[in-house]
Amino acid sequence: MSGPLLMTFNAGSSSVKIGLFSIVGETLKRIAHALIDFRHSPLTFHLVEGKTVFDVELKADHADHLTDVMAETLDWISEHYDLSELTCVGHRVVHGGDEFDGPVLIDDTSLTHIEALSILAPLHQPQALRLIRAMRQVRPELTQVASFDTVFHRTNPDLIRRFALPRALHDRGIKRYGFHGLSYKFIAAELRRRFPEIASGRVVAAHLGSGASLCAMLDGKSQDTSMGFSTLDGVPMATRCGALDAGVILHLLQQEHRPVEEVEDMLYHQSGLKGVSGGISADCRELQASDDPHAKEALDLFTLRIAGEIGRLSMSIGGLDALVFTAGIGENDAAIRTAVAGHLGWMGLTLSEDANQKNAPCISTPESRVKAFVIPTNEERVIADEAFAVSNGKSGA
Ligand SMILES: Nc1ncnc2c1ncn2[C@@H]1O[C@H](COP(=O)(O)OP(=O)(O)O)[C@@H](O)[C@H]1O
Ligand SMILES: CC(=O)OP(=O)(O)O
Ligand SMILES: [Mg+2]
Repeated sequence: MSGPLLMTFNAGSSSVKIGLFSIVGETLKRIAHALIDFRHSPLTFHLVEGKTVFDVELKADHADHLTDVMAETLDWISEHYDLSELTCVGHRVVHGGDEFDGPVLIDDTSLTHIEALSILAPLHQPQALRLIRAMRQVRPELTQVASFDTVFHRTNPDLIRRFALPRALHDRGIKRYGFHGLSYKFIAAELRRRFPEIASGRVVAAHLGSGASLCAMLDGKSQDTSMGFSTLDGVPMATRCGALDAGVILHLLQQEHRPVEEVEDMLYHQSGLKGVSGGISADCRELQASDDPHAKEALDLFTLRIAGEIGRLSMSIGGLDALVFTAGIGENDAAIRTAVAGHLGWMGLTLSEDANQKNAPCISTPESRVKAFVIPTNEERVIADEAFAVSNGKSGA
């Protein structure tokens, strides 16, 4: 394969997703995508190119050795593709704070700002920064662009972004930002393309992956979202707790005298599906296969809290016309969708079980007042499009 190439990196909490695109005139064609899942040992670079799948075992064995992981990965890619043709790299950067209202070219100044926001997304931002720096070291001449999760939610009203805390905190940035914005941007565009009459209405999108959040949109613009200041907020996740009474944290610190690091690890890594199931698994599929009642309780709490959040978000946009499921769980797990919808019959949502089992694009019955859809997300496509636009001097918004 020859011709100019563009590469994307999506550093999530538990994985790095890589996209490889060929630039054909003004369009980008995805030629391969890959995943390195840090929860699996040995670390494997899993690459899909059309119908061909490669699984390459890596020598580097830990997410902390990200530069080694990247060096090995790039070595392997360069044996199959001409990386001298690589002209641009796009990165998902989770936190753009108040500074960034669109994708930006990475230079010393923007890198300093991105770095300063690291403390607000400790699970994600440092990974993206390490990838950016590793790439700068290997290929200093390459154009690199950052695409931010937070940007899509900048249309949220100020009241939605505010905590009921003293005003001074809000003024110094302690407010709700929201995440998974690249995914929601893709979903909004897909709705506009495939279901325009739905796209212009009141929509809640549920991005349910190992990180999970929901977003309320009006005419494709974010009005409210379940994640707030950090990626801990909102619904329970694979290993994160979701929204929590702040008094619990004070209790753990003051009454139980737990070290802050231990509390942090508990909230980010030992809670959610993993915590409630008593450590059985952080993965819905394994919990569904278990006959332990704690596994069922974890799934029941997950779906109850998702449905509750759909209720709250619907209020924010004055009702609900359509619900969209996306990301690893949302796209593939019919049982989770059934359980969520089971709490929402009162809103006028009824699923067609047949369509639901098939992960069909529309999974509500024809009579259902609220429509329900399954739309696969594609954050890599958004990162690629934004990187291409910015590298060509356009805004990329
Ligand atoms: N077929 C499936 N059924 C249920 N859950 C799935 C399925 N495939 C993937 N998942 C879940 O989706 C998660 C990954 O989703 P993804 O959107 O890639 O999330 P992230 O970007 O946070 O890693 C996995 O951890 C797994 O729990
Ligand atoms: C924001 C967030 O939680 O991202 P991910 O789901 O990729 O971990
Ligand atoms: Mg993700």
